[in-house]
Amino acid sequence: MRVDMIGAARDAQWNALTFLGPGSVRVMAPAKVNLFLAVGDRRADGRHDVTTVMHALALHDVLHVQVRAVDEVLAPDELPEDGGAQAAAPAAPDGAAGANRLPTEHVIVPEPAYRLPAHIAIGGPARNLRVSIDVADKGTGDALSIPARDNIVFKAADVLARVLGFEERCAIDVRLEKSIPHQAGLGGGSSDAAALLLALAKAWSWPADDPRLEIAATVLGADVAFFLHGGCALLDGEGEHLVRTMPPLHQSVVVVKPPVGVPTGAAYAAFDEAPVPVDPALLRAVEDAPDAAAMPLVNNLAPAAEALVPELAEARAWALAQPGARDVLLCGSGAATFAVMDGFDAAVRAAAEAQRRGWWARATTFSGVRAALLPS
Ligand SMILES: C[C@@](CO)(OP(=O)(O)O)[C@H](O)COP(=O)(O)OP(=O)(O)OC[C@H]1O[C@@H](n2ccc(N)nc2=O)[C@H](O)[C@@H]1O
Ligand SMILES: Nc1ncnc2c1ncn2[C@@H]1O[C@H](COP(=O)(O)OP(=O)(O)O)[C@@H](O)[C@H]1O
Repeated sequence: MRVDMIGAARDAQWNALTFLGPGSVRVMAPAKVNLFLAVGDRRADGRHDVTTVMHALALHDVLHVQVRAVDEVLAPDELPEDGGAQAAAPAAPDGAAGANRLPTEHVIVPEPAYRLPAHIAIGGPARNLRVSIDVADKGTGDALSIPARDNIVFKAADVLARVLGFEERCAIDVRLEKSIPHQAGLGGGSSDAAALLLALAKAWSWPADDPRLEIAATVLGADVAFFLHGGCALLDGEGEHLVRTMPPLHQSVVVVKPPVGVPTGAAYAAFDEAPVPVDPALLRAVEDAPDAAAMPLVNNLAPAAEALVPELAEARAWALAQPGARDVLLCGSGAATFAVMDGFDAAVRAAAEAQRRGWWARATTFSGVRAALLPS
């Protein structure tokens, strides 16, 4: 078994007491699967309309968040040497807020080159937020190792402060416990972002149903708004517009992921090379379906993702062959695959079998949860 020495050292340093007391919250960020994903033609702006039915899973990340008012966001030795004249624009990662999404009033101005370690980033409309992110890997098989400024959790703080016009100086410390693998199509980053929005709304005393949270979610990415509602929902637009919710399903699910990833942008680009139209009659049936119980499992992005990463077809065939597997589908743009199982025991057995193959795998269930504050 591979031992994650760096992770173990970080865990040993973690002081849970930091996240107790006033200004501290714990938030859960569930994963999702798309029961139905119909990607439309490429639009003039290069993006795609999407009709989808998303369903939350019990599988989730946990964020410990502490928010403190501070006198100064930066210590004197962290100030930029040139006072910020030499601005370096932060890169927008795949899956985080892309510049094309940002309404002009929220455009992120280039950041000066602060003398900061990678786990700290500065944001907010008046560069008034100091965000520190400590990522703890909880067995995802591929630890998320990105600087804080590329983490969508930081983007969520930055965008929410801009949308609210929040200019008070604040330090936001986040311990992000990742159980959801990234580049899996499970929406982990998007869910973390929704969870952080809720944590900040609580800390800044804004109601969790303030419409500006939804605006910030939509700015951050198409999947983020879903996690504010959770459960099971039909969405359209780019997948950010909630059409209606449906009662959650109660089945067991196994989710498996070979040690590969699919960048969402690459899956969409491959789709454009060989688009797979969805039958309009099927689309209408899904739009009219009273609940998700009889929803056909469809994902027209799957052939594109499988063309990019051949292991995905192998995972699909493997999952279908597992005892108790009813139906199998690629999660969003991949690289995870889920199977609806006949009971939790069958899901556990399939997960154990997948792990023996060296894949990440979890037995879980569909769930009615959403990104939500946990009791402290
Ligand atoms: C495929 C889905 C299905 O739920 O999720 P995941 O599988 O990634 O979780 C979503 O459509 C993921 O939407 P979202 O999370 O907003 O995608 P982003 O990371 O913003 O997009 C990355 C890139 O994919 C392409 N893209 C994305 C969404 C869309 N409706 N049309 C596109 O063409 C664009 O090239 C974009 O630059
Ligand atoms: N908090 C985060 N969790 C996971 N990925 C993140 C996060 N912040 C930024 N990212 C980046 O965003 C990308 C997409 O997020 P991810 O959770 O992998 O979505 P999905 O698997 O649904 O496509 C990741 O590959 C990673 O580079």
